Amino acid sequence: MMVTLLKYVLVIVMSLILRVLYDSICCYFLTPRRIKKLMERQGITGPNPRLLTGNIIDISKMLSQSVSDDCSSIHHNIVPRLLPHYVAWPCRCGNDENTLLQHNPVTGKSWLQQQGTKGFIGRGLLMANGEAWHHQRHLAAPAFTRDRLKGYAKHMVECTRMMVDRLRKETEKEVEIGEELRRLTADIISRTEFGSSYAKGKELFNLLTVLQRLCAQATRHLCFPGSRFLPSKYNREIKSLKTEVERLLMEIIESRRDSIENGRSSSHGDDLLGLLLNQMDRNNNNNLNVQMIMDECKTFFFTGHETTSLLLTWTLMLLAHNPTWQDKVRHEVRRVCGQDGVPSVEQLSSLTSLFKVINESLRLYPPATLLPRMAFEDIKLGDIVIPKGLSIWIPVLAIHHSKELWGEDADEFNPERFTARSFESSRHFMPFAAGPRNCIGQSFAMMEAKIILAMLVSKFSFKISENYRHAPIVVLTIKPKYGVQLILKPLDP
Ligand code: HEM
Repeated sequence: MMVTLLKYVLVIVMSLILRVLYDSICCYFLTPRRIKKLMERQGITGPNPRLLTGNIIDISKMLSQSVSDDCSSIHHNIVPRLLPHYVAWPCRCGNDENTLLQHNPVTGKSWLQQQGTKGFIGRGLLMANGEAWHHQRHLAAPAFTRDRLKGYAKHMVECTRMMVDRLRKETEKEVEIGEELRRLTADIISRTEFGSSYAKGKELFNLLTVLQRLCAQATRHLCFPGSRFLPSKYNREIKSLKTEVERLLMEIIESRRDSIENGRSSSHGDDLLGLLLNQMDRNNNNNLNVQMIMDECKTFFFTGHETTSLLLTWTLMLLAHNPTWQDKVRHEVRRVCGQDGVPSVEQLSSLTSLFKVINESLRLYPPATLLPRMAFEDIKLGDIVIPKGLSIWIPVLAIHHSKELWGEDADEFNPERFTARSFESSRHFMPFAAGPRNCIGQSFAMMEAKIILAMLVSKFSFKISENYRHAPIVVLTIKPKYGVQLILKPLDP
């Protein structure tokens, strides 16, 4: 009996190992080879890939060389620095990136990408595909309606006011504004997501930040099917942080449920978490389970604060470096919102110079430099067939800096270019991606950016500190390697 059982277990283990081996061979060898041949037949060639790692090692080498020094001055010609492989291996890609982004659901996130982020955002909206994505997007959409956004504005103003008051006490001292803004946007998303459970939300987000940093190192750890189950130090660290994050989330969810059961409250609340829990109740727990809610909360934190803080950081750097535009925006904010500089939601659309500056900042320093898309079926793009299984990285940064698309001054800071933008060039402006899978938080982010910048610009004049070193790098998003040091001078009143 025992021997039969052992044989049985052995057969299962062996078939599992064979399955993993087969999947790994397909993933790292057979599929890339097949795709390379298909692309070569269409005249699209590239450097020879290495076994298992493809061109990743060559790209890493080029990158570590190109970012090893700081930029010689504050300039925005950053494509050779951040996408050296794109410059070294120019390809015939055409101008169909936007069209590719419209191809949903036949494109989506690849298995490798999902593996890399699973530890910290699980199966949330950002990484979902197909029907699951469609369902999650539908559930999350009510959180971003115009009326909801109006409700979030008060959190944005409140949190910014606290930061402004604190900074006004540090008269003319050097401030690393990137870190200040990271904390501010994390504060804002904690309040909009978790409202009443804000303190626990903050604790949670500190853990998520560490988890995210750890997962960003995933490219240094070769992934193969089943590799996340290996008891390596890296995997163990991720697992223990993930367990702690989910324990805290569960506590918040349970306490809301208790409030309803004890009759202390009639709904789960009107913050993001409350909205998702109310949806779950309406759906009788069928379609939206607790794990999915937890994954969604983690996704919104990840997608909702770092990108916005980077947009703000680069915009302040650009305004500090271009005092004429700084004055212009300050003048506009005071004219539209009064001396206090706190905009109402209704006033935001009148801040047109500020809007142009934000767009120009998103063009020059798009937080998401590359948009990855995997073809789940053969797709025809113009005269090129994108074969099933091909993973395409849409080089947003390179498109935003293309002289062909934006003119000879493509690497210059010129917000005026957004005054009369033609339809053709707007197709190539994609800081929030495009098509059905664009950024669901785009209006949230733009509202937040306008409120924070309007309040900062009206309360301080600022210039770049001599200690600032211009050295953009990409770690998932475009970051200033040593932060952005500004000298803030409080303005009256
Ligand atoms: C300046 C700020 C922001 C930028 C530049 C930005 C950019 C993007 C981009 C490029 C994508 C597409 C990613 C891809 O498909 O690979 C995306 C997706 C997403 N963003 Fe944002 N984002 C910003 C702010 C926000 C905020 C504030 C939130 C939420 C509060 C948010 C939530 C999301 C979510 C959930 C997705 C996934 C959407 C889907 O796949 O259906 N983002 N964002």
